[in-house]
Amino acid sequence: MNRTRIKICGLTREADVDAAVAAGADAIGLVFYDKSPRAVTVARAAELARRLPPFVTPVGLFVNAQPQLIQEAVLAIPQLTLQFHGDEDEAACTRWQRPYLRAARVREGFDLLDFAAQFSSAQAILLDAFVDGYGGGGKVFDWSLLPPSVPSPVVLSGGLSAANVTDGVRRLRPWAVDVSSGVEEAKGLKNAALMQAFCAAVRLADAG
Ligand SMILES: O=C(O)c1ccccc1N[C@@H]1O[C@H](COP(=O)(O)O)[C@@H](O)[C@H]1O
Repeated sequence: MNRTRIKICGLTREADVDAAVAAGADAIGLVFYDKSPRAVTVARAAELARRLPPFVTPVGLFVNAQPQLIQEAVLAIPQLTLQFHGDEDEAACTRWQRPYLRAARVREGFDLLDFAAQFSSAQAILLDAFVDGYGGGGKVFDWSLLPPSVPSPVVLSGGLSAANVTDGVRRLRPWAVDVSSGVEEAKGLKNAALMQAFCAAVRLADAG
């Protein structure tokens, strides 16, 4: 059975980290983008990351960040994987010598194969909907814009929730899924029951 990895993004509270881990998250996202309602400081992110058990990965999300901020984050959180969600080129992504995800903002005309070729050093391409403000908008993109067989590995995101993730995983068979808005009770505040339901819906797709 394929086991789709699960990332839950935009955590700001200890209780949400614990609940995400209990629900079965493989990774948690820490947003270092000061225009986001989910933004955390490096010090706060390091506190949250210290709660993680082995084999659950903290992922730092950056949008056109100053190098100084990324430097501080990778120093403070040794196991941090990076997620670039802005207009960063490949050189900006690779200079930290850390595993990274490169987000693509999908809309009409998007060419996944071309994008993946530009970021061949990425661990995975993360597919999000094109929204004003770069991401985390809870918007689903048109999955039919993707090629019938997506090159592995991709992370499916953009407006996912327990209501649609089973269908998304069955249709696209991504390596992983990433959710933020769909498991929140308010911006930046996750809900334990919604995270449980989301993870269960992913496992339902994995089962058949
Ligand atoms: O979470 C944010 O505030 C955010 C800000 C800027 C760029 C990306 C952001 N989040 C990422 O957006 C996608 C989709 O999120 P959603 O489930 O549609 O809310 C996800 O990868 C988040 O990590």
